[in-house]
Amino acid sequence: MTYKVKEIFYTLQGEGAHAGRPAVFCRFASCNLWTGREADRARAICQFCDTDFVGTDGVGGGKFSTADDLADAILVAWPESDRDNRMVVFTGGEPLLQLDSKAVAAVRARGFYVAVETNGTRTPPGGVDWLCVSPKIGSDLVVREGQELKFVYPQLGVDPRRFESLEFENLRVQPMDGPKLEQNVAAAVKFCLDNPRWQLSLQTHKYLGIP
Ligand SMILES: C[S@@+](CC[C@H](N)C(=O)[O-])C[C@H]1O[C@@H](n2cnc3c(N)ncnc32)[C@H](O)[C@@H]1O
Ligand SMILES: Nc1nc2[nH]cc(C(=O)O)c2c(=O)[nH]1
Ligand code: SF4
Ligand SMILES: [Mg+2]
Repeated sequence: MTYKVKEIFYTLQGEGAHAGRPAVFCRFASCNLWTGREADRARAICQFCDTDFVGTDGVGGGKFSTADDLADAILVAWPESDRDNRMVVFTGGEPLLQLDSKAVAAVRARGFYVAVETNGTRTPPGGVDWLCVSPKIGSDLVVREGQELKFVYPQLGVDPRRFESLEFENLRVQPMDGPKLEQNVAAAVKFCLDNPRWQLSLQTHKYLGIP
């Protein structure tokens, strides 16, 4: 298995329940809901993506031919030798097109708490500590349990409460970034105030100007 990785970088988790926590981000190349090319955006299933996940040319990116090679590259990005507090976030692109149990085991063996950001269309391998699922309307959601459900809001008029019957420990709405951000933030705030099971997730890294 060769893992194709766009970039590996160290920053604060910007979103969701772990916002503010230092973590190494491993961004896998490719997604099943968009090619990543602007020319294809309008006919993609997921049209609002804020991320460049094409290729392997980013900081720390590349092709890793074994799980140990990938895990070593993630470990190199961690700033200290102390094993405490290590956290990796596998994202993308869609990480579950590539992340397998060998890669999860390899980072766990290096002391990492393992988080995943996924669109929920593929079944995750075992050993993931924090599974954050962000459903995309128009795709088939197969992951129906996890630690966090983070719904980008609004999406095609769909009521996020449709996900309340699934087995997620935390429910979040995250305003859709783009030309209507301000309006979307206001709508997400109102949604949380009206539905107290739901909390607001902001993309704090964008406000802070960090990766
Ligand atoms: C780039 S995606 C990669 C992981 C995975 N493919 C997914 O969609 O969950 C990382 C996170 O950013 C969110 N996201 C992407 N574009 C966004 C936007 N324009 N506004 C707010 N959140 C966005 C996604 O829903 C997901 O929670
Ligand atoms: N700081 C920071 N936090 C994030 N949380 C999820 C991200 C992602 O792109 O998956 C992300 C990201 O790109 N940067
Ligand atoms: S599913 Fe995730 S990576 Fe794929 S296009 Fe949508 S937000 Fe981007
Ligand atoms: Mg991001």
